[in-house]
Amino acid sequence: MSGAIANADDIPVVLLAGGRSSRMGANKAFATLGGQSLFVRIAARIAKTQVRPVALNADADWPDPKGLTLVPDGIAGKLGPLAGVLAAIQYAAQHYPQASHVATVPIDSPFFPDDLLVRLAEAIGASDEIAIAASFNRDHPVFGLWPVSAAGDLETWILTDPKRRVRDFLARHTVQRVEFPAVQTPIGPLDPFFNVNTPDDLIDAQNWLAALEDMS
Ligand SMILES: Nc1nc2c(ncn2[C@@H]2O[C@H](COP(=O)(O)OP(=O)(O)OP(=O)(O)O)[C@@H](O)[C@H]2O)c(=O)[nH]1
Ligand SMILES: [Mg+2]
Repeated sequence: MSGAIANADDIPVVLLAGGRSSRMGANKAFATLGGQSLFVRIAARIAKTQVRPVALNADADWPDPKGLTLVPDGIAGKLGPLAGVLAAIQYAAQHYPQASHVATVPIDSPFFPDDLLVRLAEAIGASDEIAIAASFNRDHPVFGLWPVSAAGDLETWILTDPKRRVRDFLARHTVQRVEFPAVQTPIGPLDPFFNVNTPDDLIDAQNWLAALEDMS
């Protein structure tokens, strides 16, 4: 690997589940896909393909974090995904002092690529750079590698920026965008970052899962 991260296996991974699931109407982490909750499915997918997730960013009353350390937002008010990223960075800074970066993976995207972390890590050229995933030319910043050194800037920005648009925060930093290809399936090209936001998305996810299983 040529970049600043020697080994992607050393990156702590934090699952993001601190949102409101307002479009789903119930906590989508517990929505069932192929007989598994999205939460369990995504934790298992990371463990199979890369490293084990170490922490779960979610509300403090989460019923069963399945062995992961529960890391609630440090800033109250559900101020958006970057509040979860900040919690992930602060957790990594405290518990993984050797790590320059922490990875975040949302619990609502069941088909993310096997080589996600390796490719994000390869893209990092310096310890203060951010890497985010993209597909179909769209950014998916919740799939990111975040420099621990950005904690202070991120906290100040969350507390002071009136709009808190993720792209505005990214514009303050050097960001490597890593484009991932569509997955070809019998029912068409699947966006690897397809995410489940609504009950209809869950039905679509079941169809994509069936198509992927047909191929294997
Ligand atoms: N910690 C934290 N995570 C968040 C917050 N808002 C969204 N997220 C996470 O960011 C990711 C993408 O967010 P969305 O897909 O919009 O999920 P959501 O906010 O739960 O769903 P909606 O309420 O329907 O928008 C998910 O993993 C969420 O758990 C927040 O305020 N705090
Ligand atoms: Mg989503």
